[in-house]
Amino acid sequence: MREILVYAASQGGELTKPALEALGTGRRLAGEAGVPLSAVVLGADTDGPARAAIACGAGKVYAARNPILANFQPDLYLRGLEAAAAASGADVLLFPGDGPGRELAGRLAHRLGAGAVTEVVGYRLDGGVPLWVRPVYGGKAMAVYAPARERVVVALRPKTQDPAVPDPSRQGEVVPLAFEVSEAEAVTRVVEKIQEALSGVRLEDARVVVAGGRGLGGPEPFKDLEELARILGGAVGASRAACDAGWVPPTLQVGQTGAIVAPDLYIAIGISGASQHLAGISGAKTVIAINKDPEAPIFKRANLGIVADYKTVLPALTAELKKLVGA
Ligand SMILES: Cc1cc2nc3c(=O)[nH]c(=O)nc-3n(C[C@H](O)[C@H](O)[C@H](O)COP(=O)(O)OP(=O)(O)OC[C@H]3O[C@@H](n4cnc5c(N)ncnc54)[C@H](O)[C@@H]3O)c2cc1C
Repeated sequence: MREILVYAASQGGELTKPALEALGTGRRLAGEAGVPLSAVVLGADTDGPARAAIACGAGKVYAARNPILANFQPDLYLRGLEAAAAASGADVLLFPGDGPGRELAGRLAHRLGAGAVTEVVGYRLDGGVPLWVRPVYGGKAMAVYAPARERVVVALRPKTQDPAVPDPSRQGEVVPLAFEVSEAEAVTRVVEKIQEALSGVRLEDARVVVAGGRGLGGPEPFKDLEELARILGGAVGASRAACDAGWVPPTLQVGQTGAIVAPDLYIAIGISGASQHLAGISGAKTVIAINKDPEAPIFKRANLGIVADYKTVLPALTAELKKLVGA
């Protein structure tokens, strides 16, 4: 390995959480392997993100600054990333593995003729060469990927990496990138942006998640989950079955094809614990499951299991907690 380049994605002038995680991993790996760490920032104004990336340990930051990069547009962003990849010569390119990061990682790898590994949760060094670890078969097994090309683009699964701890006293160099990009290169265009209405805590950021599944039997009981979540200062989540049934919006889905959460407490109510659901809660510290089937797989993951009909447990639990917090 010669050099690591991290895509330091930003929003509103600040690095995103998944970008901080990518920088954290980049810094650790660079330190262990004794190679330089650099970063690339894109946008209409790159000063703030560039300073932040240096504070997070990047020795060099490639700044692709252009007014038409003000909003995320993958076709245009790729041009900036290509320019950074050419300028740096890095052979390991680390990406935050959120939606935009995953899309850019795959497309950039294709353009560079590099290997691509997504959903990476860890690495190990083998004679100075990083091998990438990612879950497969819905989290039932781990696969280790060795690079088969000179370069590899790696997207890290969010919430699985320790974020970089910024130190504003760190020094680094900002290298402005000269690159051509025009709106005409975009094969799609953003027609409208709709801000999702959000009351309370974001699911991905919540320290407590109260999640419901098909076992709830319909949309109505989710109101009771909302109340429990409110008392605990948390957010409501759901299994795919509950989302597919239209009981709650798909944005609440937790799992392999939904949100990846890492709360201190995850309460799974009427959720069987399919591997695809568990893939979304591997970072949860404590899991409490309420399920009437003692054989439900969720109990293998749960720290505390209550074998019962949720209809008897939930009102009692909510009432007790209300008393405790004085709600
Ligand atoms: C490619 C792929 C991706 C997927 N991605 C996801 C994903 O991201 N997230 C996800 O969740 N799933 C995902 N799935 C679906 C997954 O395989 C399961 O089908 C789904 O998680 C099941 O949801 P569930 O646990 O709510 O329902 P079920 O498996 O039907 O479980 C319902 C549970 O409720 C219990 N129950 C019933 N009545 C009560 C009661 N009164 N009180 C207490 N307990 C009760 C039952 O005992 C049962 O264990 C994916 C599947 C595939 C193939």
